[in-house]
Formats: sequence, structure tokens, C-alpha cells
Amino acid sequence: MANDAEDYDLMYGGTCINVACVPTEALVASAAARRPGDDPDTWFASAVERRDGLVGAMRAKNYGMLADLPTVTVHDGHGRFLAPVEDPGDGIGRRHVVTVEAPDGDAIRLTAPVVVVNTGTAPCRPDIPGAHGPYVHDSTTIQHISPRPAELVVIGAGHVGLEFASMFTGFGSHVTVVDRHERILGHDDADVAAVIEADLAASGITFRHDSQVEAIRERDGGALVVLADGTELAADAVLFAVGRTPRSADLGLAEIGLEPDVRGFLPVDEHLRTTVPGVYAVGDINGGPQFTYVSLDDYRILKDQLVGEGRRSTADRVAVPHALFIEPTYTTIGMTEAQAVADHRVLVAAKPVAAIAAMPRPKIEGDPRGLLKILVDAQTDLVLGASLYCLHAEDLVNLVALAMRTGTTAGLLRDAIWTHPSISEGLNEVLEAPIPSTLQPS
Ligand SMILES: Cc1cc2nc3c(=O)[nH]c(=O)nc-3n(C[C@H](O)[C@H](O)[C@H](O)COP(=O)(O)OP(=O)(O)OC[C@H]3O[C@@H](n4cnc5c(N)ncnc54)[C@H](O)[C@@H]3O)c2cc1C
Ligand SMILES: NC(=O)c1ccc[n+]([C@@H]2O[C@H](COP(=O)([O-])OP(=O)(O)OC[C@H]3O[C@@H](n4cnc5c(N)ncnc54)[C@H](O)[C@@H]3O)[C@@H](O)[C@H]2O)c1
Repeated sequence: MANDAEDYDLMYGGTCINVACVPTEALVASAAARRPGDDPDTWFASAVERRDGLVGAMRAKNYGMLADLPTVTVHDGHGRFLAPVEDPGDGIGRRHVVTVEAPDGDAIRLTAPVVVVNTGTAPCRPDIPGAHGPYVHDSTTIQHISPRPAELVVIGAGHVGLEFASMFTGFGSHVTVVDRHERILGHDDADVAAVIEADLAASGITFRHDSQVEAIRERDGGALVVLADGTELAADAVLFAVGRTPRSADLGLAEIGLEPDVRGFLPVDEHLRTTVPGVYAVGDINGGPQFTYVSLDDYRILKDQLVGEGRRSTADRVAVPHALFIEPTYTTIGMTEAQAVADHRVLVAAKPVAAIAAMPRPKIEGDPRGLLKILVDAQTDLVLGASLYCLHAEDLVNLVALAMRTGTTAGLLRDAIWTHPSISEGLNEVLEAPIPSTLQPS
């Protein structure tokens, strides 16, 4: 196990637990819990402390889950392929060779007929002047920023950009988000994206769309973000949230004849086999969707390949949901409205959360922002897709996902008995009177 800074023992459990989902969602939750009277800096410091405790405990647990198994040996260090050992005629066949170089320079050599590459991705920064300057961060380093920046510029309005923008706004910082596209969530329904952007703007975030960053300059005690149109944005800190790059550059891939794609990801077939026999690539490194639960499903496919019947494949994934942890949570599943109207007669069931009388839960918890929108096939009554922007939508979307996977109709969701007061019961009301989509197939 290794990360870019080579803190091997700080990465047990991988990216999600140590530098991604768990720590960031812990900070998002703490930021959302801050009330106007709470001192921002004290609150931020205690949130960081809480985050560190949680991450430390989960890392230890994850290490134990592997290291405590009698069949597992954990080696700390950087793994890299060496040339394979050709079949010595012992019945096992050709073996791959991996060297693991420990931080102190010691290296060991491991041989095996099967090697699974699960090296993940790392944050990337564009090749512009000042991108590695002193006040410039990525999603990992900003989690350890001190003091809290009063003025933060976030470059990139994707998952990382919007989550950290929402989080730092909650911590009392002023955040400007710069993105090269004309709107946020460009792949999603425009009407839903507009509601979300309006809420984020109302919470204090400034958006600069259609913008390219040309350089980042140092100024007294901070940075100056220079945009292509000449605008200069002063910041205490800058966060690059412009995507992630695969960790494949130093894996010795040439030794085994494994060619990465142009971006550096390792191409696989639907059973996660690379082009080299005996070498699999799972998780972010294979260029699939970058989510922990997809990496987990890759593991199921791999397990089925190695000790099962070899039937599971990426092709049998149905209705994979996505969640964006802003406040409140925004989730999507299935088709967008534009995609749905291309092949279906679509009914749209949509209601602002504040107007759903039969779903008091968000009002009880004090955040009635959001919108529930569900797309239904007018002929079959099956759910085609949904955009759920609401407190606890990260759970509601799983219910809709299950309905889509099992062919449960919108009528059944509408008429089901759900607990009260819950978010699920919103389905009773939202699905009551869907109306035909007004979008034309493009
Ligand atoms: C800020 C942020 C928030 C996120 N939030 C979410 C979320 O809420 N939900 C969600 O589903 N996804 C989220 N993601 C995405 C998610 O974290 C990743 O998709 C997931 O962690 C990828 O897991 P993986 O199995 O591919 O590998 P990783 O978890 O990345 O593990 C790779 C491991 O390999 C090690 N390694 C790399 N190269 C070598 C080498 N040569 N030798 C030895 N070890 C090596 C690394 O140190 C690391 O421990 C988030 C990502 C980020 C950046
Ligand atoms: N809640 C979650 O599940 C979650 C949370 C965080 C991250 N992630 C995963 O991590 C991955 C990486 O996230 P990310 O936000 O870094 O990448 P991303 O691909 O989601 O978004 C990058 C954004 O940066 C913009 N951009 C790129 N270069 C730019 C430039 N030079 N100037 C201005 N804007 C620029 C792009 O237009 C895009 O909007 C995501 O794809 C996602 O799979 C998931």
C-alpha cells in the first residue's frame, strides 16, 4: 500500500477511508451542523479533530480486517512489476513477479500466477504557472489546512469542487467556484441543476462559469487566481478539483507488456481482465466510474472470476446511483429527462421538497430545501430515472434503485406503506399526479 507522499501506514483501507469519502463526508456533516452563533474557527478545529478520530479508527479496523487473517501478509511499500517467470513446468505455470520497495529502501520479491492491480487514482492539477504554489491545494491537502481560509477559490465544479465548496461555506468561509462549463452538473437535468445552483448561491457561494484559469500568483499571505478574461480573484487558499489521474506511471507495466490507455488507465474486459493473462485491474485504475461502491462491485466480479463461476460482469450492473454530498444531498439514478424522451413516452413526477405535505421529515430536521423528480414510462409504469435532491436522498435513491432493478412500478412505490415521518413517504405524494414531459427528443 502506498500513496504519493509514501505514508504507507496512513493509507490502509485506501483512498475512501483515509482521504476521500469518509473524511470529507465527516467534514460535510460537521459543517452542516454549525449554527450561526458558533465560532467558525473553533468549529472547524473540532470538526478536524473529530474527523481524525474517525479516520484513525477506521484505518485500524481495515488494517486488522486484512492483517489478522492467517492467509494474508501485508507488505508496506511501493509495488511494481518485474519481468515474469516463465513456466518452470511445475504445474502452476507462468508466474508474475512483483517487487515491493519499503520506505527504508528494502525490497522484497513476490511471485504469483494472478496479480490484481488496485492502485486507484490521485488528484491532478493543470499545467499552469503557480499550480503547485504554497497556497494551492488538492482534495487531500486541503483537508489538513490550517488556519481555515476565510476566502477560498475552488477550481472545478464536479463532485469534489461542489462538495468542498458546500462544506467550507458551512464552516463560514466565502467560496468562489470557477468552472469551464456554462453550468454546474452539465450531464444532469438542467431544471434540477438550476435549483441546486440557486441554493448553493443563496448559501453564499459565488459561481464563475465559462472560465479558464491561466495562472496562480502568490500575493501577500495568499494567492491570486488569474482567469483568462483577466479577472483576478484573491484567496487565502485555492483548491484544484479538476479530476483524478490513474496511479499507473510507476508500476513496471512495460515489464509485462501491459499498455495503459492514453489517460493512463488500465483497459479491462467486462470480467476485469487486462490484456495480460493473470493480471486484473479493479477500482478507479481500470477507468470505470470512480466510486467506492463500484470498486466494491469490481471485487465481487473478481471474486467470481477467481473462486466462483466467472459469470458476474460489469455488463450486468443495473441502475447504479450517484450521490453528491452537498447540503442537502443530491442524487441521481437512471436516465435524465433528455435521455428518457429519446425512446419513451415520459411522465414527470416532480415536486419541491417544501411543497410535499406528506413528507414532514425535512421540515422536522430544519432543511426543507430540494426537489424530488422521478421519470416514469407512460406505457409500462416503470421508473426510468430520478433526481432526488433532499435531506437523506443518499438512502432514498437506493430504494428507487431497487425498484428499477426489480421492475417495481411507480404505482407500487406510490401506494406502498412507508414509515412516518420519513423521506421514503415522499414517494406517496410525488408520484400521485405525474404529467407528460414537455421536452422534445433531440
Ligand atoms: C474527496 C473525494 C471524495 C469522495 N467521496 C466519495 C463518496 O462519497 N462516495 C464514493 O462512492 N466515492 C467517493 N470518492 C471516490 C472514491 O474515493 C474512489 O472511487 C475509491 O476510493 C477508489 O477505490 P479503489 O479501490 O480504486 O482504490 P483506492 O482506494 O484508491 O486504493 C488504492 C490503494 O493503492 C495504493 N497504491 C497505489 N499505488 C501503489 C503502488 N505502486 N504500490 C502499492 N500501493 C499502491 C494507494 O496508496 C491506495 O491505498 C471520493 C473521492 C474523493 C477524491
Ligand atoms: N460523492 C461522491 O461519490 C464523490 C465525491 C467526490 C469525488 N468523487 C469521485 O471523484 C472523481 C473526481 O472528482 P473531481 O470533482 O475531481 O472530478 P470531476 O471530473 O467530477 O469534475 C471536474 C470538474 O473540473 C472542471 N475542470 C476541469 N479542468 C478545469 C480547468 N482547467 N478549469 C476549470 N474547470 C475545470 C470540469 O469541467 C469538471 O466540472 C469524480 O469523478 C467522482 O467519481 C465522488
